[in-house]
Amino acid sequence: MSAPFASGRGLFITLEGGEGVGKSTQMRLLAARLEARGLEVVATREPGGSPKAEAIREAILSGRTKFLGPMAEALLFSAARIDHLDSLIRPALARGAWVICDRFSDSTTAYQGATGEPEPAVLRALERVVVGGDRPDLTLILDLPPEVGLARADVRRRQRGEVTDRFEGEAPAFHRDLRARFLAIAAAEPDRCVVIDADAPVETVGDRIWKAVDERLLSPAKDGTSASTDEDAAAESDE
Ligand SMILES: Nc1ncnc2c1ncn2[C@@H]1O[C@H](COP(=O)(O)OP(=O)(O)O)[C@@H](O)[C@H]1O
Ligand SMILES: Cc1cn([C@H]2C[C@H](O)[C@@H](COP(=O)(O)OP(=O)(O)O)O2)c(=O)[nH]c1=O
Repeated sequence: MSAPFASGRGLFITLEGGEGVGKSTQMRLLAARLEARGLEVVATREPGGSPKAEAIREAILSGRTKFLGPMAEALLFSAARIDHLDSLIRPALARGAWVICDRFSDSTTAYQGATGEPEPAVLRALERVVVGGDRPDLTLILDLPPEVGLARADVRRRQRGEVTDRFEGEAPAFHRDLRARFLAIAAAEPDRCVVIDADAPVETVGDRIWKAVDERLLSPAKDGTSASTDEDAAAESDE
């Protein structure tokens, strides 16, 4: 099958949500499904995604930059995003690849918003300057009760022998606030965002995501052809 958007700019999809909602798991599944369509897919993550941004990630998530305060940390997330956009995301989109990113600027809005600083107007200004016209074409907000996501993240950490990172250790009220903030972003921008109920087995969540991607990006193909297959229709009717 020919790629639906073989010529021109690729499309930009972001996965967002609180801790342990399943973003990286679903990014792998979505990338495989898109690649099976003959699309070039670049799967990446934030903070990080480029060598310089990964160095900033390590500094922030280890907690070593916490003493700088929330404004400086917001600027560090932004600095990492500038390099990630310039060195990976923009070139990939320009050559026609689809980019899927595990977290992006909505995480700044939600997480730094939840810490209370910097104020929302500053966060919006930062997003305008850093992201400019390269906002995602589709944002999938994976929604899950925070206690379920934190329990999943805990299992993953034990399996990998990792330590709790910067935000997982915040109080339950912080994680509830975070969930509300992601849902508020989705409500404010329904054209860009789709809320995915992530409280289900991996395959079910994957089918929900695929349905959203198909409806928003593949079926209304810009070249006038539908990219749906009988196999996809069967997967959807199983839900
Ligand atoms: N739908 C699901 N049901 C149960 N466990 C899941 C599901 N999706 C992911 N997991 C597991 O939960 C943990 C966190 O998933 P992950 O994809 O790493 O989340 P995130 O990237 O959002 O932090 C992993 O151990 C993963 O295997
Ligand atoms: C991209 C981004 C992430 N974060 C936070 C969210 C996560 O707690 C952490 C990223 O760590 P990560 O281990 O990638 O978390 P997860 O597995 O849940 O995706 O950084 C921000 O606070 N602001 C941001 O702009």
